Amino acid sequence: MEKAAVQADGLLIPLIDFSKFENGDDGQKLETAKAILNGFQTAGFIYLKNIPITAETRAHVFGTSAKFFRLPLDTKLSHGWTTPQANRGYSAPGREKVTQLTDINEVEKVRTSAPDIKESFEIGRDDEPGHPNQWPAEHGELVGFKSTMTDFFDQCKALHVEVMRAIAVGMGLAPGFFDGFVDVGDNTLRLLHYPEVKKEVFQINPGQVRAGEHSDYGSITLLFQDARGGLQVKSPSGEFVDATPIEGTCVVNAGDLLARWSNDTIKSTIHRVVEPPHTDEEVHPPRYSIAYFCNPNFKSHIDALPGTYASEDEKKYEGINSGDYLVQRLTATY
Ligand SMILES: O=C(O)CCC(=O)C(=O)O
Ligand SMILES: [Fe+2]
Repeated sequence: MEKAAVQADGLLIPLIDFSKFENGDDGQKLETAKAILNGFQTAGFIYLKNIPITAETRAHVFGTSAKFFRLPLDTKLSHGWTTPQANRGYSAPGREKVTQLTDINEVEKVRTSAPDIKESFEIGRDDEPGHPNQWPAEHGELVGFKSTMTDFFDQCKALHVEVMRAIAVGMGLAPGFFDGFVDVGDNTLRLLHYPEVKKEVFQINPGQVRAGEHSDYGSITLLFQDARGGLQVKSPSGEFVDATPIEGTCVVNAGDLLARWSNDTIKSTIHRVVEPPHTDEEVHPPRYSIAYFCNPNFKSHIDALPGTYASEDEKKYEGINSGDYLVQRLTATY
């Protein structure tokens, strides 16, 4: 077993070398698959290193994301997120409210509402009928935006398939068990920007966060974070524990639909993004992250996985259509 990426308050998030699953001998493959499954069953989170997505690709995508967020607000708003069914485009919740704490009434409002200090841009599969992506016009800094993002989307899609293969092997299922459930790529690439923020914002309102606590909805999420920190994962006893960035790794967490699919043998764990740990400055610098939300094909029927129940009455949930489930969850959020 390798060292833990995070270990505190009963939460152990393993750091796993994914190349041993991809390129190792049979023994290494099996051992790695079991470690991955065990991480999802106990913490709901793992860190993967040596994934096929290179550091260069990652740096390029982060740079391109930052260029998007530098566009004028009006331009970004013209690509606004519309409906749960489309789930594509730009969201700027609460940004103005939290950066202009001028009068006492404003402060009071923020105290009670404290919206997340973040903006995001969602990109879906580029060939989903009826739901085009909201690509920004490509001039100036934005030349190449679409190809950068679709390339990255496809690489993440392939990694989803591979991680699901590891889960299948860990569960003693055929390695390709999930292939036909995840081959369409009904996934969402979310670029995230947490703007720079004065420390006092967090002092004025102790409830202020960059992203409120939540679980993710789908199968797994591939989370790429920069070096700033602030991501926290809820431990079994209910404390939030720092999921400190480790260079070159990808944080992977299980979502609610995978938990349901596994008859709750896999955990979808609550997490959030808060004020980053100690800096000497008055202002916290911006934080960028990229979440790739993986889902089973929207047309898939999700029913308790073989081996997760002994008899029908041990199934905790009804079978459900993946797309319906996800739209239901998104409808409740936005
Ligand atoms: O920005 C992060 O590190 C986490 C984002 C997240 O959890 C989400 O968007 O679901
Ligand atoms: Fe999340």
